[in-house]
Amino acid sequence: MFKINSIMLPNTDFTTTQSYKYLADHYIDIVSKSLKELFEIDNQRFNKFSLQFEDILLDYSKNRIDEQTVALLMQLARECSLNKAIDAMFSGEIINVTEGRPVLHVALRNRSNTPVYVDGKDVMPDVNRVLDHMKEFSEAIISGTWKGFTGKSITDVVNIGIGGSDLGPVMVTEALKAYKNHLNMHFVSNVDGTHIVETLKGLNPETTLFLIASKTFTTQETMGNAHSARDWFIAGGGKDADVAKHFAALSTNSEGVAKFGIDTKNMFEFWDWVGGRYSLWSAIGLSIALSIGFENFAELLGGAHAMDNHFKNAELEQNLPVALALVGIWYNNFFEAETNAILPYDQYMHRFAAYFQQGDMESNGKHVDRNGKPIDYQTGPIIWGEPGTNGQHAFYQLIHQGTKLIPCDFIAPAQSHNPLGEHHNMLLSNFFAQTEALMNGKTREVVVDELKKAGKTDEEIEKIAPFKEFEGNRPTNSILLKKITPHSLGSLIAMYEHKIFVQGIIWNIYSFDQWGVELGKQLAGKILPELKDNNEVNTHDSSTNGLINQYKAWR
Ligand SMILES: O=P(O)(O)OC[C@H]1O[C@H](O)[C@H](O)[C@@H](O)[C@@H]1O
Repeated sequence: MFKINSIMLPNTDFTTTQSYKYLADHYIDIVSKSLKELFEIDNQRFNKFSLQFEDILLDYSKNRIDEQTVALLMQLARECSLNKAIDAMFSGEIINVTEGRPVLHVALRNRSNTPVYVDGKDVMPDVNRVLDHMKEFSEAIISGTWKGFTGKSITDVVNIGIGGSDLGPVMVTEALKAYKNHLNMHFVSNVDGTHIVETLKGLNPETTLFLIASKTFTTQETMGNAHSARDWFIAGGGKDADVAKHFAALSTNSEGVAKFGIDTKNMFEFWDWVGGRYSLWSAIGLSIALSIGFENFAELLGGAHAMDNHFKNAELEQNLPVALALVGIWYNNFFEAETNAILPYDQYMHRFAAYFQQGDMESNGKHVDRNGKPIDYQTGPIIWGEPGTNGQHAFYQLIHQGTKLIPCDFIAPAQSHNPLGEHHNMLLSNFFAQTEALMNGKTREVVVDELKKAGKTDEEIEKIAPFKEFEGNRPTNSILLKKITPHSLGSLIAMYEHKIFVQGIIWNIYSFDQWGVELGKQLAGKILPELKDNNEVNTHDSSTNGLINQYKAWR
C-alpha cells in the first residue's frame, strides 16, 4: 500500500534548486536572442547540439538554447538526482508508490536476460516463458496450422482493447506495415457499437481470431466489446466449446479470463509492474507479433533494449532521452509553452502522436508532487500532432504565425519503404524546409523585396506586408532515422518513454499512476443503471439531469 514515508525516489522541488534559479536568470538572456542570431554567433551548433544513437540522429540545435542552457539543464537533472532515479527504476524499486508497484517495462525487453528482481524473485524466466508462448502461438496462426472450428486457418485477427491495450498495438502495426504478413488486423476500442459492428461486417467467424486485450480484464468498454464479439461468434455457428479456438486473452487477471470463458491455455500473461501505457512490449503486443511475425516483434524489443542500455549507461550530456526531456522542461517551465507537437514525416507513423498522447499525458498530467502536495509549476504538456505534410496544410499556420509558442518534434526516416519517383525527396524537402522556416521566419525586408519584384506599388506593399511577415524563432527538434525498422522503432518509442520518465522525475511527480481516469469511470458506472428505464432523472445537477432526460425522450 501507499506509504507516504516510503518514497523510493528522490524528492526535490526543482524550483528550489540552484540550477533552477540560474536558469531563470539565464532565460532573460536567451529570450532576448533569436534562434537565427544564436546560429550566427556559433557556427558549431549542429555539432554541439546533436546526438546520434545507432541509426537515430537527434538534432536539437534549432532550440532556444546555448551551451550555458544545456549545462544548467544538466545541472538541474543532477540536482534532482536523475541518475539515482534511473537506477531505482531499472533495479525494480517500488517507484510507482501510489499503487505500490515497481515499473519494469524495461524487463519485458531485457534481451540480455540479466536478472531483474521483484520481491526477491527474478522475473526474467516468466517474461521469457510468455514470450515463448507468444512465439509458438503466433507461428501457429501465421503458418495456418492453427485451425478454427470448421478446420479453416485464421485470416483475420481482431484485437479488442482500449487505452494502452489498443494504442500501442495499433501504432506499431501501422508503423511497421511494411513488414506485414497475410493476416488482416483489426482493432476495436470504442464502446460505441459502431466500432465493432463495422469491424465485423464481412468477417467470417470460422476464420476470425479475437484477442481480448485488457490488463485488468474489467474495463467496461473492452468487456462490452468482448461479449458482443462472443455473441457474434456463437450466432455465426460457433459453439461454447469452440471459443478456445477463436479467443485468446492478454491480461494480468487470470480469474477474470477464466470467468469470461477463455481457456487459460490461451491466456498470455503479464504483471502489475507493467503500466498499461507501457504494455506494448508485453503480451499486449501479441497482435504485433501476429501482424509482423515473432522475429520482428523480438527485433522491436531489441531496439527498445538497446535504447534502455543507452539511457541507463550514457552520460547525461550524451543521453538522447535526457536531452529531449530537458529541452522540453526549458519550454514548459520557463517559456510557458503549453503544448508539444509530434510531427512524423512518415505515413506509416500516423498514430505515433496519438500513442504518445496517452504515454505522456496520462503519465505526467499530475497536479500534486511526490509528497501529495499541490504544486505551483507546470507539469506535463499537451501532446498532439499529425503526420507531415498533411499537418502543413491544416494547422501549421498557427505554428508559424500564431501567438502561441509550440515546440515541435519533426521525425523522418531517410529511407522510405516505398521509394516512388521523387516522393521521398519531396517529403523530406518539406521536413527540412519547415524546421528552417520556423527558425528563420521571413523579415519585413524580404517580404517587401519580393513584393517589389512582383511589381506591387508601395501602397499595396505597405498594406499587405505585415500579413506576409514571419517572426520565426520557433523551436524544433529534428529526429532523423535511417529507416523505420522494428529495431529502430523500438528504440524511438523507448526514447520517448524515457523522456517522459526524466520529466516526471524533475517535476517530482508520480508518472506511473493514472487516478485521474477513475472519476469519469465511476460516474459512468453510476449513471448506466439510470438509463435503463424511461423514468425522469433528478439526482444530478440541472445540466446533467436535463441532458439525460432529453436523451431518454429522443432515444
Ligand atoms: O488494459 P485495461 O486494464 O483494459 O486498461 C485500459 C486503459 O484503462 C484505463 O483507462 C487506464 O487509464 C489506461 O492506462 C489503460 O490503458
